[in-house]
Amino acid sequence: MSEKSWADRLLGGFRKTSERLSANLTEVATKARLDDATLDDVEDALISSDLGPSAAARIRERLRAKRFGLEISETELKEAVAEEIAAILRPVAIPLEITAFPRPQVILVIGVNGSGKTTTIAKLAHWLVEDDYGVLLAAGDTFRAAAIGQLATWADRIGVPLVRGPEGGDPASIVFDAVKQATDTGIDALVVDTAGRLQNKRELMEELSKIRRVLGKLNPEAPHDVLLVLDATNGQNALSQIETFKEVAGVTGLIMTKLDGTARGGVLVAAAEQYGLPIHAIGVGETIDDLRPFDPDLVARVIAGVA
Ligand SMILES: Nc1nc2c(ncn2[C@@H]2O[C@H](COP(=O)(O)OP(=O)(O)OP(=O)(O)O)[C@@H](O)[C@H]2O)c(=O)[nH]1
Repeated sequence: MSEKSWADRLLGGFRKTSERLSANLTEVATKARLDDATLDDVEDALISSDLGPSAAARIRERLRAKRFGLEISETELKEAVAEEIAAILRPVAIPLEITAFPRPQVILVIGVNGSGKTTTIAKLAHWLVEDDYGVLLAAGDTFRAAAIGQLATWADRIGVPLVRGPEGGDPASIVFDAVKQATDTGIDALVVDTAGRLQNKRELMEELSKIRRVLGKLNPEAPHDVLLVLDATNGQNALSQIETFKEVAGVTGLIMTKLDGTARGGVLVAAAEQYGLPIHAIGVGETIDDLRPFDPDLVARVIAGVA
């Protein structure tokens, strides 16, 4: 896909988020000088656009340090906010790289049911295939037959093999078989779906620890990545999921999905500020092409309404 069409898609996807912050800042920008009252309003606008209190306070301080007492137009204010958002996003905009040696790179994908986990796995697999990597999928979410079926449909569509077991089967044994198959057939990336039963933390933790133990026996480096898929429409709840999954699963990176269906895309900035975890990709739609690494400067401008 050309950069242009991705940028367009991103703009379209973030439209609701962009409109929200932009409208909030437009309201604030009626006063010409950047004084403390205006800064308070900017901070409130950022908080009510889901950027979180910590990012909002940081952006306020940076604006104050650079522009206090100066005249500032609406566009200049939005440009300045975009620059500060970019400063928060840049350090975490880290693409997922396939570097494991020996192969395969084992990528565990975790997240609550409905977060877009299965679709994201398909999008990720498609993206890796496009980059000429050999990909194998493992249906480690054996809790629901539908999850296995859904992943199988995606695997067929993308043209990648899938290791699956019966509903209720042992995810660790599926992962074991998958690593062996990936090693024997020279696969670069093994992407593992897992069950997202956050309501039963202990069971989930046991299941993930067992998968880790089995993986560790085959390759002490595995899993190389533990990617948490988050649904941006959950707003601040997405942040508490990071907290819980960090504790349960040792998250190495995030993928934020459904940024197209929500005005709450500012939560991406809150997640970056609060957790500093790499954000490998963002999902802005339901089609297979709708997952890409993100350009922090472009995303910041889109969020602030100046792209
Ligand atoms: N608009 C939009 N929808 C998405 C995106 N990613 C996933 N979805 C949709 O979200 C719904 C849930 O996605 P799944 O991939 O089934 O989610 P899951 O987390 O695997 O959920 P379970 O299959 O219930 O475990 C589906 O209808 C997807 O098409 C996205 O980036 N944007």
